[in-house]
Amino acid sequence: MDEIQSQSDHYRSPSSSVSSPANRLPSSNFFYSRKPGALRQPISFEDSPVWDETDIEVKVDEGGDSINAATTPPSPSLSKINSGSLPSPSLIEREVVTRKIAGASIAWKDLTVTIKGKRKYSDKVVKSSHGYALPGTMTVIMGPAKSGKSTLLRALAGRLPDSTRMYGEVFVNGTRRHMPYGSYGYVDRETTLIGSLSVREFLYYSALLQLPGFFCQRRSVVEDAIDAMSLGDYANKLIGGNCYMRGLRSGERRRVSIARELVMRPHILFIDEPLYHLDSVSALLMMVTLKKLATSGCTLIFTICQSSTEVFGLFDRICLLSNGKTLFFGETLACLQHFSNAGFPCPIMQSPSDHFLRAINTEFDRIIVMCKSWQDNHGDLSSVSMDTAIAIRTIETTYRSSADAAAVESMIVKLTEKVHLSLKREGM
Ligand SMILES: Nc1ncnc2c1ncn2[C@@H]1O[C@H](COP(=O)(O)OP(=O)(O)OP(=O)(O)O)[C@@H](O)[C@H]1O
Repeated sequence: MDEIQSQSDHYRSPSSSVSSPANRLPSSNFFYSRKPGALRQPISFEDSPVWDETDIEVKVDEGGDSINAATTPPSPSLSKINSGSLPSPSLIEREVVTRKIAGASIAWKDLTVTIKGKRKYSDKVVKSSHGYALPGTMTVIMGPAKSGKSTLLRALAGRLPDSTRMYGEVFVNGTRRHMPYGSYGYVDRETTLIGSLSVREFLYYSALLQLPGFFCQRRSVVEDAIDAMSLGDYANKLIGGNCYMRGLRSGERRRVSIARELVMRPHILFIDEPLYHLDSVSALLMMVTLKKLATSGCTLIFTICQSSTEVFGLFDRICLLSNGKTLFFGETLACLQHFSNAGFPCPIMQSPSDHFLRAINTEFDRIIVMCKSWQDNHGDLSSVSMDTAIAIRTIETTYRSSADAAAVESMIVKLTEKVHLSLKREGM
């Protein structure tokens, strides 16, 4: 394997020294040597989010939960970094700074999204949704296909397309302002990566494009992102592979696309289907990595279709959607209790997420009818012995009159009545 690696390095080196985009990069003072008048002012540090001194704790890395930021080693040359000829930073003996991320709270109430249908903006994709997400936690939006998960996520991130309209309110740290550039990250379901670059090069390019500042500063944010997404082992690997070695697997690629957003050190990270196309091991690794990121302070909100029991146990809060309606919002354990109260206890040996989705996905009715004769001979296929439409109504009514719904209301009031720390405006 080492031999293949060195062969591939050898294979890459001639081109990387001559024609690789890395070597066509301008020097690090590029931002200060534009033509007079091309830009009124050079891009300054004010364009990148900065962190209060209080956000940073210095300690030796002991594999803790926070993102680890390397203190800057003597600045190596740009071409060395980009050609991957430097030893991996994990191999460099270094003092480590543990960086806490300043997360932000987000709360939404009566959020409705309509799309342009036959009649103008009449189709409601999200209906009167409410909920919140707190710093240092993972909040998951779950539901069957086409239930409005991605639309809700986009609405919270302020990324709805023009063909939609949003009603209701979204508060970030208690205010209704738009989130400034750089204060949040959004990872789409499918992202495009540059296959001819290594992971480190790719993230470094993203940092160059997104973050003005000195070379060494950009380098440290790249190393933070690599550590946060557990990409250390792949940092010098080509994303798309070459004739000697295969490229990154889908789980690794997904983590690279999340790392690209982390380069901005966002307060809130929105991810559409982080487990899209991942096998169960990659899914668990992804979730453990995201949990680690959340415990460092970042607010994580993502959508998910379904999950294994282990993965489900990592979530803090769940927003369960069916056909745009919120059937439950609250802590994951409380959701189990809620289904039980509504008359749908989760059977032993069944994943909670499978059970929830079984109860609220109308598609199952068709499957049950299709398998009717087979089912008679092989026992009951379904853990819910009720028409799904009726089950949905029961779960929704139970939720509306529950203490969970009242607790969410009062938490939203608490989060919106007091203006908390404002987001860093420097990123605007
Ligand atoms: N911009 C849009 N224009 C037209 N229809 C839209 C638009 N956005 C969403 N929809 C429709 O709204 C419904 C919900 O879509 P959304 O992508 O939010 O669901 P989802 O729960 O994320 O589903 P999936 O997991 O299958 O992607 C779908 O029927 C979709 O076709």
